[in-house]
Amino acid sequence: MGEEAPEYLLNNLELAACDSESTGCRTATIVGNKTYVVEGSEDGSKSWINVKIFDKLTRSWVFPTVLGIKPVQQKGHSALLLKNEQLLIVKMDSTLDDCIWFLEVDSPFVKEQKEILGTEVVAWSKGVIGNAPKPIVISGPSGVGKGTLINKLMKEFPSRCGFSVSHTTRAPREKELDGVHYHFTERSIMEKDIRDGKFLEFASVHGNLYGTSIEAVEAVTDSGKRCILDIDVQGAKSVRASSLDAIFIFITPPSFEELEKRLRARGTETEEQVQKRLRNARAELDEAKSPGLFDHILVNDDLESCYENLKKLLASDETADPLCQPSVKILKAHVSHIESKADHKTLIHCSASGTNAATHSLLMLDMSSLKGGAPGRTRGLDVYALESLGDGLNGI
Ligand SMILES: Nc1nc2c(ncn2[C@@H]2O[C@H](COP(=O)(O)OP(=O)(O)O)[C@@H](O)[C@H]2O)c(=O)[nH]1
Ligand SMILES: Nc1ncnc2c1ncn2[C@@H]1O[C@H](COP(=O)(O)OP(=O)(O)O)[C@@H](O)[C@H]1O
Repeated sequence: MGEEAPEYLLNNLELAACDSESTGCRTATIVGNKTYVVEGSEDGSKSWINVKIFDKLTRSWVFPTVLGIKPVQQKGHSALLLKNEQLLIVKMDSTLDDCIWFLEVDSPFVKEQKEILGTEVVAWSKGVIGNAPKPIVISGPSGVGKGTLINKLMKEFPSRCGFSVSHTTRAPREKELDGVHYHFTERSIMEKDIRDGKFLEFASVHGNLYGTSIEAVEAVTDSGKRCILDIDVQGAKSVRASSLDAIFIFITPPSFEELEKRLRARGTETEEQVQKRLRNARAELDEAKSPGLFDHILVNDDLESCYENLKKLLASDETADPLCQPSVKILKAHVSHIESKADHKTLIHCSASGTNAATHSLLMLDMSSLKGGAPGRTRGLDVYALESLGDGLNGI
């Protein structure tokens, strides 16, 4: 289980049945009755790492549904099976921020997607060094003041908070900008992107489609900022069920009358839309009471005191998850071999050049604190240098 398929086996695997040309290094990893072949292939001007599966029982190739953002192929890669659930893929000749990837082949997320889609499924998740602070999911009925509170946060902490820009099929309001407030999109395009697994969650709200793309969240968290999501209660439920480890906050109005007053005073909706939003608000206020859904409920009566309470909640989590730096800085790694050791340690044999001009020949990946995973990034990786061919690594 888990060993690389010998070359003779690969040659006999009816490789001819596959029409993709291999441009880079190819690995084959056996998981049960399936051999996962991971290889580079041209797709327009770019070269991606693609996946196909040889099914030993039917002796045929299966081209799985591939979820997540695919890695760009460099000069090849090495693969290692972890817990029969995922392949650790270390790309050659890559910078550290793009070198470590996970291909989930039988993780809980992939199992669930296989059931939903009724096909063979694999899912990519990029490995990220360290931890960004937990994302914040903010929900609440239309007109309660979510946007106002989030705007205040973004203004006061532009370098620490980033907004997850959702996609929606609703028309832009007068002052809304495409790509800033929302990605305004056509329903057919959004539906296709949902089918292609590009969304962390989506929901039909007040008659329009809204959704958070995986890319929207990752763009913010990769920059080390805390990601703020403004999504409805159905979306919050989906995120709760996903691998995204977030803090869930529900904003509630001091009274229903006040909510109605704010919604009308905003003047962005027609009377019919206001009525629809008010009807939905009652259901949302009820649903927010579902046990285990929201971590905190904040009443937005006086704006300034609600904002202060929101900041206190965020500050209380900040020390729990500081942004950690890797133990080594690597500019490029040329991987020759990876192997698993006890205690969640993985050794990467490589030549790697670092910022201090030293050359590391053996790196160790500590994966004991991995978090997340498909459909998002895999966070919490740490990398140590074990051996040095140059100088500058004393004390590691
Ligand atoms: N599930 C989900 N809901 C979203 C998303 N983006 C916005 N929403 C929710 O959609 C609802 C309507 O948003 P919008 O049209 O901007 O109106 P507003 O809430 O009255 O400002 C709000 O409850 C938002 O929280 C998203 O990506 N996913
Ligand atoms: N605490 C508050 N007191 C009075 N008005 C508020 C308060 N918070 C927000 N508002 C106003 O209520 C309206 C709706 O707020 P908004 O942030 O657009 O809500 P949401 O994003 O939840 O739909 C806006 O006109 C905003 O200025």
